[in-house]
Amino acid sequence: MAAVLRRGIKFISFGSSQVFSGGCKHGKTSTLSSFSSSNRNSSSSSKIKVDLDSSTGIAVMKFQNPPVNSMNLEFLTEFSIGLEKLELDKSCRGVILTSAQPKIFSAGLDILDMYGKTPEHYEEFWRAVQDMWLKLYGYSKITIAAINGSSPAGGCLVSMASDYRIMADNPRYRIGLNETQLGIVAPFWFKDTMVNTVGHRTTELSLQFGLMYSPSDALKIGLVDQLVPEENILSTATETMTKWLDIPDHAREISKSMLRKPTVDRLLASRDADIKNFVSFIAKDSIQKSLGLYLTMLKQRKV
Ligand SMILES: CCCCC/C=C\CCCC/C=C/C(=O)SCCNC(=O)CCNC(=O)[C@H](O)C(C)(C)COP(=O)(O)OP(=O)(O)OC[C@H]1O[C@@H](n2cnc3c(N)ncnc32)[C@H](O)[C@@H]1OP(=O)(O)O
Repeated sequence: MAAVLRRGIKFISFGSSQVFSGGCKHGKTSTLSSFSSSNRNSSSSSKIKVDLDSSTGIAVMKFQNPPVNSMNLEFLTEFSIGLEKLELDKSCRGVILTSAQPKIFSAGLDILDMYGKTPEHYEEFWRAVQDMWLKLYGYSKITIAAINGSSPAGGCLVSMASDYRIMADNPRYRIGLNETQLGIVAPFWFKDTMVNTVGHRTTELSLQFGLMYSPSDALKIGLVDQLVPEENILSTATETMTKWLDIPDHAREISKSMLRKPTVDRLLASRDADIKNFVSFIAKDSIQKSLGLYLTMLKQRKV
């Protein structure tokens, strides 16, 4: 984690905006020592590009972990740290999450981090997955997922953990929690996030079958809020964010917390048990066999 912090997150200015300082809507100045120029200089291996326009208060986090934005340990750590930095930056009021990879928002958790590794690795990995979700689901600022490609499993979790979901209207894209198709099980907090998004009955069917939805079906069940032509996704997300920014921050934030805190607290109360569960589940021979088969099928393009 410290290594990722040292490497830093890439922040780029655009338009007339200042990066990391000044320009806040409320006239406050924001600077963070961790956004020093030396950090920026050494951010070329960054897996997430962050553009913050402090004149509008809108940040864009663009996933750039080719080929498919799978969320490995490094990506997850960088994601959590990037969110944390923006949350501390008073010039940022909302974050748009999107992908720099064509056709893929995120392929979900990196299966290679759950396959053939040591229990210590599984433990570290799962803690990073928890950290990411805890930060995003309980985030004080506005988050909009601009889902510009397929978004299975962990990618769907990130989308659902955002406040609003806009998906590219491309019938080839899919979104959903497909864990059972891999022979694994979405943990209770993935399930809770889905129940909170689409309701209990839809979640029962989705999780058991590992359903992946087309954009139009995702819209029908409320898994996404809006479909737009692919080329308009970022401009729509920015326009939408502007409407969210009209709401006074404190009132929106308290409302969000009222709705989400009980779900966050459930995991906070059982983090260690959840990690233990994950490690013993994922290390089972039968589960490793399932994941191995799924990886083979992925390589053979049969998934
Ligand atoms: C009872 C208590 C339970 C406790 C908890 C227990 C268990 C924990 C559950 C953990 C929850 C898991 C969440 C997840 O997120 S699991 C990951 C699920 N993801 C997927 O199933 C996505 C699989 N990928 C695809 O469907 C496609 O790759 C695609 C994303 C639609 C992109 O398709 P395409 O553009 O055609 O690319 P390729 O298929 O050719 O893929 C390119 C290379 O990327 C590799 N790849 C793809 N996805 C992943 C991944 N998630 N992790 C690692 N690697 C991935 C793929 O193999 C290709 O590699 P290659 O070029 O070397 O062949």
